[in-house]
Amino acid sequence: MRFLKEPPAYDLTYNDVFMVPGRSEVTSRLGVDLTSTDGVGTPLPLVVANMTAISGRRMAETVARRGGIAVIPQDLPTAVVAEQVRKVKGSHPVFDTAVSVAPDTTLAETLSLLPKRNHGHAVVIDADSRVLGTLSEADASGVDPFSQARDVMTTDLLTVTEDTEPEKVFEQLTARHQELALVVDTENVLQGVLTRKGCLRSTLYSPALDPDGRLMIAAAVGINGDVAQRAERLLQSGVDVLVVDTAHGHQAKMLDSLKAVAAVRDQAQRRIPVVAGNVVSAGGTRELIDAGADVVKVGVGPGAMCTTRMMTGVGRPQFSAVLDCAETARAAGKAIWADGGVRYPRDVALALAAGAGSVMIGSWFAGTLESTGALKVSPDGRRYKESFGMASARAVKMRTASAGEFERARAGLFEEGISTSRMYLDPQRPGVEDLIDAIVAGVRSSCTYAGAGNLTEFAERAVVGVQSAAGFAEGAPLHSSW
Ligand SMILES: NC(=O)C1=CN([C@@H]2O[C@H](COP(=O)(O)OP(=O)(O)OC[C@H]3O[C@@H](n4cnc5c(N)ncnc54)[C@H](OP(=O)(O)O)[C@@H]3O)[C@@H](O)[C@H]2O)C=CC1
Ligand SMILES: Nc1nc2c(ncn2[C@@H]2O[C@H](COP(=O)(O)O)[C@@H](O)[C@H]2O)c(=O)[nH]1
Repeated sequence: MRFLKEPPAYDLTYNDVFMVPGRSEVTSRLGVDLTSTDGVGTPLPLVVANMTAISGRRMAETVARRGGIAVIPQDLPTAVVAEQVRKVKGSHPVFDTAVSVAPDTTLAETLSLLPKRNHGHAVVIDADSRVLGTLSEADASGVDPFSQARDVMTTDLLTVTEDTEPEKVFEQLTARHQELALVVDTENVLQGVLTRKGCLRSTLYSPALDPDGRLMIAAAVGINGDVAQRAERLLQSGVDVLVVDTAHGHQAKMLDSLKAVAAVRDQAQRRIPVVAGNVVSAGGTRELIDAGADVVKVGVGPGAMCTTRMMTGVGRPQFSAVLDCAETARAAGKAIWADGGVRYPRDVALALAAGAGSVMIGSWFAGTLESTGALKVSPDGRRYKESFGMASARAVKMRTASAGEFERARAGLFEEGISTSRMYLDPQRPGVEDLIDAIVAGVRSSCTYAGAGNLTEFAERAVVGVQSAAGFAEGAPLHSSW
């Protein structure tokens, strides 16, 4: 990346910068390869932040199917993480997981399960997982909620086998004016579901797979407690990436923890990248790499749930932090993840232009059907999920659950995050895949504007200018006249 003019003497964040188009030989946005350059090698450079209100098994499975990876938070017991890993690894890498119910399930219960997945259908199956019918909100209109699924379900179904081309499934669904195809084996046993959008996506994305062809998942380790033991247990449960994470990554306790985790990683039978953070300086990046990090997580204070900068005055505008740390990591043959502050697809593109190997997103993904929180509805009818920061009093209280009341209360005084926020679902884009579609469309397009066929070329060729607040505002679309 180079600056259009002399870079300013002060640090910059995403809103401060823009990219200038350059001559391009890349003829189609579909020709751009978005494989991450972080050495983890996911087909998509997107990571879901290790936040309790966001990253769980549904998020992990859905994002990995589209080529990214989710990090399960450090606050969950290893037995719970192991169960999540088992479920993600058992999920189909292409077909969406069905919400399935038994024929005698009540309509009310079935409806309560529908928001768990973006496809909006439940599949009614018998005791041997054979398909009997489907049920959506449309089928339930005006029906007694105590009715049983078998009496309400639709039986006019499109069933396809695993080897049916997605394009064919799309055409058949379109011809039948249906939204959902059921993928079954020769015994009519349910394997998964495919929506029309899912058919399109399966031709646009590749899943993030481990060497055994199963979906990938990462898990976080904090710096307190028996760090090595947690890392060992996480590896035993099958996680593919370990993330050592604390607010101030450039501290002695972090370096010791990282060395302990790296030692566990070195004993593993397979290659396990270790990610560590958070830092925002070249010095911090170097020390984490020296202590065993393959990838350094960059960002102090840009997160949407974060009060660190207001509480402490500490942090660094994220674009400059990413640029500086990425240069340092690259010189050492390593990479960084840009963590936090992403609110638009442009921010992902700018982080990648600044040299990030992948981009970590938290709060934006909180407002999706796949995040861990319960779906709620505001008095004005808008759907939302509750989110909170991992350094908020709420998170600290959960993390210190085994400590005495005095210690817990005292720890809660050191909060650096918001305990409650409402993340509204975009009615047009309620699922995390809908947001990924927008991000990927934006980033592919950014690459072609820069004449880049992949992310290495993008980080080399991008030309970045500095803009005023008016320059940023000029780029915002106007949905009504002024
Ligand atoms: N990216 C960011 O800007 C930030 C991210 N977070 C996220 O919140 C989560 C919780 O992190 P964390 O608060 O580190 O909790 P941890 O449970 O990981 O504990 C942090 C440990 O480091 C010590 N410590 C020393 N200095 C600091 C400091 N300035 N801030 C925090 N701890 C410090 C703490 O001791 P003692 O409590 O005795 O001081 C404690 O033992 C993580 O996921 C982290 O990424 C949190 C804040 C900022
Ligand atoms: N200072 C704090 N930072 C936090 C907290 N919880 C999470 N985080 C950081 O934010 C990113 C995600 O950023 P987002 O803008 O996408 O939401 C996450 O990965 C952490 O590094 C917190 O309580 N305080």
